[in-house]
Amino acid sequence: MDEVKDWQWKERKSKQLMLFFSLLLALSIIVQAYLMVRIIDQIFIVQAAFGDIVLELILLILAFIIRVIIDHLLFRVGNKTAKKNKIAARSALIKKYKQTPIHIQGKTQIGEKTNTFLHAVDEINDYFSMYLPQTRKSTTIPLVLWMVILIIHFQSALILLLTAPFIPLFMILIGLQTKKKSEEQLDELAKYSSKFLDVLQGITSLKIYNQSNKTKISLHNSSESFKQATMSILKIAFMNSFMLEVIAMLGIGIVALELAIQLIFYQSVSFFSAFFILVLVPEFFASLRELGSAFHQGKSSQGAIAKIEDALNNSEETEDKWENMYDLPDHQVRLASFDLHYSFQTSNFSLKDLNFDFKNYRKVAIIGKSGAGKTTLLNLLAGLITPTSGSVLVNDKKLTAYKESQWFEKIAYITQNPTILNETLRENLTFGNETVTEQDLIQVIEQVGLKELIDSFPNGLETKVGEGGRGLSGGEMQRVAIARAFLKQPAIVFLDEPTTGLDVKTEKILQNSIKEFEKNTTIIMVAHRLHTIQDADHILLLDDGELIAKGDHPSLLSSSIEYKEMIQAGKEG
Ligand SMILES: Nc1ncnc2c1ncn2[C@@H]1O[C@H](COP(=O)(O)OP(=O)(O)OP(=O)(O)O)[C@@H](O)[C@H]1O
Repeated sequence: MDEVKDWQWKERKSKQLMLFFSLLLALSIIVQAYLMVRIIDQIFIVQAAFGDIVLELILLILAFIIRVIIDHLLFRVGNKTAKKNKIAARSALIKKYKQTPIHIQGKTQIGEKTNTFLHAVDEINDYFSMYLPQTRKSTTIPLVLWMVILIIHFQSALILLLTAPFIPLFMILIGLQTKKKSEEQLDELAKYSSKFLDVLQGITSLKIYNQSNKTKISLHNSSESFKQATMSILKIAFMNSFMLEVIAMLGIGIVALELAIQLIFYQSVSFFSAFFILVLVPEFFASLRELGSAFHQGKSSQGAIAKIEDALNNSEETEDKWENMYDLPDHQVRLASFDLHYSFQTSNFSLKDLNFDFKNYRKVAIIGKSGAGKTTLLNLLAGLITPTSGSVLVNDKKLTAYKESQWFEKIAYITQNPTILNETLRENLTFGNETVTEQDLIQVIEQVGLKELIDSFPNGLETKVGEGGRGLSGGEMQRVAIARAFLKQPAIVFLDEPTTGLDVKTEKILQNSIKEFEKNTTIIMVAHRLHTIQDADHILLLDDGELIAKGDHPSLLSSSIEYKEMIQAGKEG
C-alpha cells in the first residue's frame, strides 16, 4: 500500500537535464544565426572573398550539426523519461490491483481497469516525451533570444514583449479546455470498454433473451459519445494551431516592419543587427508555437495522468500487507483460527468469530448451505483475503506474519472456475514452475485423464488454449487445474469442489485426485458430496457465517441435528 501511496512520477532529474540541453540549444541557435548573418554580411555588404568566409562556413555547419544533436538529446531524455514512467505506472497499477481483495478482483470495473492500464498509460507518453522537453525548450530559448535582442535593439525586444504573451495566454485557455475534454474522452472510452466487455461476456444470454438489437443500439450510442468526445478535442487542436500561427505571423511582421523603418528612414540600426534580429525573431516564435502543439498533447496526457492517479489513490477495498517476518516451517504446518471474523464492505454478510484447530488432520471439509460462507472461509485460510479481526494461525503464529511468497509456494488452490491463460497447454499446466520434468508432466497428464485429449491435438502440448486458442470444456479446465496442483507438489491443497457441471469422468478423476492428495498433503475443501464429507478427518459446518458444529462424521451425526438433517437430505437426494 505504502509503495502505491508514495508513488511519484519520475521526472525531477530529467527536468534538470532537459533545462540544461535547452540552454545549450538556445546558445547554438544564437551562434548559428550569428554565423549565418555574418557570412551574408561579409558577402553582400563587405564584399569579402570566398576564402575569407570559409572558416565561418565550417563553423556554421558545425553549429547546425550541434544544434540537431542537442535537439535529439533533449527529446531522447524525454523518451527515456516516458518509458521509465510508463513502466513505473504499470507496476504501480499492478501492485494496486493486486491489493484488491480476491472477491472483487476481476469482478468490478474490469473494462475501466484494462483501459487505464493500457490506454491511459500509453497516453502519458506525450507528456514526458514531448510536453516536458518542449516546455523547457520553449521557455528557455525565447528568454535567451529575447535577452540577446534586448541588448542589440530595445524596440524590437519591446514589440516581442507585447506580442509574445498572447501565445501562452491563448494556450492556457485552450489547455484548460483540452484537459477537461480529454478527461471526458477517457471517461467515454472507459464506458465504451466496459459496455463492450459486458456484451462479449454476456453474448449468449443477450441472444437468448432477445436483447441483441437493444444492445447493438446502446453499444452504438456509447461509441458515438466516444467519437464526439474525440472530435471535440480535435476541433480544439486545429483551432489552437491556427490561432498560434496567426499570432506568430503578426509578431514577426510587426518586428520586420519596425526594423525596416529604423534601417531605411532613421538609419538607427546597422544591417548586421537588423538582419541578426530578423533571423532570431522567427526562432523566438517557432519555439513558442511548438509549445502550442506540445501543450495541447501535454494537456491531453494530463487527463490520463489524473486517471492513473485516481486509480492509484482510489479507496477501493484493499488487503492488508503481509508482515513477511517468519520463514514457514519445513515440517507439517498446522492451521487453526482465533476469533476469525470477516465482513464484506458491500454486503451484510459476515463470518462470525470462528474458532477451530485442524491439528494434524489430513482432510478437512467445510460444509453448509449455499451462501453460508464456505468459499469466504477457504479464501481466508488460503491467505487470499485477510481477516477483518481475529486471525488464521499457522503453527500458532498469525498467517500474515510469515513470508507471503513462501506461503504461496507451499499451497495450491483449485477453484470452481480455474484460470486458463491464452498460452500453450504446456504453459497452462506448468504455470511457470520450472522444476517440472517431461516425465512428471506425462505422468500427471495421464493421472488427470488429459492424455487422450492432448493426443488428439496435432500440436499436442504446444496447442494454444484459452482466449483466442482452442476452447476447453468446464471439465477439461478442472482437470488442467488439478494437474497444475499435482505438479506443484504443495503442502496444503485448498479445493473449492465444483457444485455442478462435472461430467462423470471428471467427477471420478476429482475424487481419485483428492485421495491421491491426501497421501502426502493436507487437503482443505469446500465439500458438497456425501462421500467426500464422510471420510474427512474433520468437518466444519457453517450456517449464515457461524460455525454451528465441528468434528468428524460419526461425532457430528450424534451431536448435531443440522448435520444429521443435511446427511439425511443428501441421502434422499
Ligand atoms: N464480493 C462480495 N461482496 C459482498 N458479499 C459477498 C461477496 N462474495 C460473497 N458475498 C456474500 O457472502 C456470503 C457468503 O458467500 P460464499 O461465497 O462464501 O458462500 P458459499 O457458502 O461458498 O456459497 P456457495 O455454496 O453458494 O458457493 C454470501 O451471502 C454472498 O452473497
